[in-house]
Amino acid sequence: MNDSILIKNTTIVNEGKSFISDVLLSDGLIQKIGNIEPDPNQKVIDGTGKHLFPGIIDGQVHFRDPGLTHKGDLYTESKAAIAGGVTSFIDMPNTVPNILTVESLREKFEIASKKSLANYSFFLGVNGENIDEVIKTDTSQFIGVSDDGLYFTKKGNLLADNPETMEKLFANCKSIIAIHSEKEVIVEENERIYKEKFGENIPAQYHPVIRSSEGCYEATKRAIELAKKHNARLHILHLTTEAETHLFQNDIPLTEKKITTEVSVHHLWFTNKDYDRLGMLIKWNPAIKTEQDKQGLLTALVDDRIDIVTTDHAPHTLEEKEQPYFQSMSGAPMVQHSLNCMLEFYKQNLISLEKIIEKMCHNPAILYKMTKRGFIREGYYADLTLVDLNRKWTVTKDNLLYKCGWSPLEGTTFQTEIKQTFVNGNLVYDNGIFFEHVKGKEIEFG
Ligand SMILES: O=C1C[C@@H](C(=O)O)NC(=O)N1
Repeated sequence: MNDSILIKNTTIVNEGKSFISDVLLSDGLIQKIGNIEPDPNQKVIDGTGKHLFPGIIDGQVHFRDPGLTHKGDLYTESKAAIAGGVTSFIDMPNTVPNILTVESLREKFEIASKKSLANYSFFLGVNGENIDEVIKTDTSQFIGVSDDGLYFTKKGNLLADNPETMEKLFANCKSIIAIHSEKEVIVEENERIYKEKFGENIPAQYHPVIRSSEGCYEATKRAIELAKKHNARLHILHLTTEAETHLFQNDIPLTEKKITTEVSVHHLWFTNKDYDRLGMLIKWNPAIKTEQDKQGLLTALVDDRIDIVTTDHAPHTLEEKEQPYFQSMSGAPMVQHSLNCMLEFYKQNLISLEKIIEKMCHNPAILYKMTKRGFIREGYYADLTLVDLNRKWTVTKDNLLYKCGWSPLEGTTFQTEIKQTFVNGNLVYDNGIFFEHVKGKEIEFG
């Protein structure tokens, strides 16, 4: 038996089309797509009745390695990702230490090469202190710069609240600038008002009132103005309001866009009505907002004002979540179920399969200029996931792979199941069984 794998008779979903074909994987790559006769030395997987997608590329995760590994690490969370059909991810810099230098970034790559089952890359963080270094840094072989939850004053302000640093960054940075777009001064004023009313025990329902739509809109509008002024390359992370979607264009191809954005799955899935049931478990920053916002985000995703879907996978332990408002940590794990969630929208006729694949596979690869990933094409890395679109199962504690051991989706029944996941031509996940001997690779760009 050689290392090649033949997937027979599967429905390939790729580049706007769905068609039945065979796919041959060997030497890490997709060798051939078409009618292929099996060779006795090959492993053959029957894809009849199943759909083959390019592996999902999640452009925003927090796998907590190094330093916060009691919540999750590059092994546990990449394993959960693989079970969800995710073959590549980009991890955020708010670890311990924060990833603010190329040296600490290289250490993270080193950890990932030993632990990650999926392909990986990392954002370099920017704040008021390292900005001069960042501006000089060649970021062509990792992901630009990010201010996702990176705090640089004692008060915890985001980059969006420091006009001088913002101006300097936008005027000088050649990389993609990815911004967590909320205006902390607005948030802080709201915190003051609701603390006066409720003391420490502000109900979770007030989270979107405190981390308000206005705070998001003002920060996003300002970042876009700055990007236009300096002709900078801006990406707004996890958009949450319908109002903000109108700040983005859909009349130019993604390859030509200077300003892009994303939506995270939980902002498409939950609304403020869910705080009654789930409380602090769905406390995220930016906050889950209204039904109208959720509908607006989905509309903007389908009509191409929003370019990609991410998870912002952000595990915390249950103890860290189940605290009074100010102590309860924001964020929740999502990476194992992002494709299942999106496929539920397909089942409800809200989005096509081809559009889901565009937003979760093709566009992240285009947006970040990844080499030979994100598409089912001959000569590309064989990152693939085989999915049964007609199989019901329910999320329970027993089938979660997160180190934190909980999910806001527990009790949810999905109608689709991820059967197999292939990373660089290797079958890594097969119906609940993992083959972990081969690790993921560093994503290349160019
Ligand atoms: O942007 C972020 C960061 C994340 C985290 O916990 O790291 N949690 C969040 O809710 N939003």
